Amino acid sequence: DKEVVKRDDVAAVPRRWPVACAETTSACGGACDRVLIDDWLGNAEIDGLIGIATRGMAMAPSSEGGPTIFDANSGYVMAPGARLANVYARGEPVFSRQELELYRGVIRRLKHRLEEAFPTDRPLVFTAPTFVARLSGQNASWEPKEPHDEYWHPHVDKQNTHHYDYSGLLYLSDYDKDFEGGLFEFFRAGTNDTALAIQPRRGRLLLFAASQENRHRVRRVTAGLRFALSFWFSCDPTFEFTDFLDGQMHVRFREERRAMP
Ligand SMILES: O=C(O)CCC(=O)C(=O)O
Ligand SMILES: [Fe+2]
Repeated sequence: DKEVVKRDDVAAVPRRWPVACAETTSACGGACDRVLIDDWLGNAEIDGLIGIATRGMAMAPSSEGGPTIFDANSGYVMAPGARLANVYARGEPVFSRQELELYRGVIRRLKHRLEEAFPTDRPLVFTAPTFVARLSGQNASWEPKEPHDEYWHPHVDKQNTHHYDYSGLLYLSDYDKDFEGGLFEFFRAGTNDTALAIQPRRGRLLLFAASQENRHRVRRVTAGLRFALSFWFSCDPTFEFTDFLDGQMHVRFREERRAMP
């Protein structure tokens, strides 16, 4: 039978679902469990992150609906029906020092929290991309035109991106309040039966091994807006992502573009 963690089912201590690693999974020598932590981030910081994402996304507006992804570090905004845009292309800073400090601070604390939940043999590095995803159900007639836009299919994070070892999701919106649909589900190994479903809640943090044990999906959002911060860790140091967020991203973007053939 499946277990459902409801939006308002808040636990004072982290919840942990043990999952045995498959023989072929390394998980950096750590566990393949699922961990859920409530009230990990407060309202002011959540609003700050949504503000950063919303401003970035507004620089590549799409009238269509569906998923919009914004990576504050690289500046890229991806949305169906919109050209790939970069918020730093104007050559001007987009975020204030306080905003960058907020984002950077959250990212650093996320790493510490994951390391605490998943002790590993090899050190973990933060890896790219990391982004805020906004799933919109506001345009009911929107249908995906590219496979990439169909965000609700079951998947294994590590199968899409090989160097991912751990996955994390920080929910910034409330299920059945800010949006409808958008339930997160883990499947029972080798089946399409849901083992564990999680209703997103503001400040709720979900951490799990990125490998096959944790095949999952998010259900289609049918109304409102659903925001989540997504991030991944690797124990392959060659994929380390140095989080710049130093206020000079627009300068680097310009220099990189100039260097292009
Ligand atoms: O937003 C979610 O709940 C899940 C997103 C996801 O599975 C992913 O980005 O790989
Ligand atoms: Fe995923």
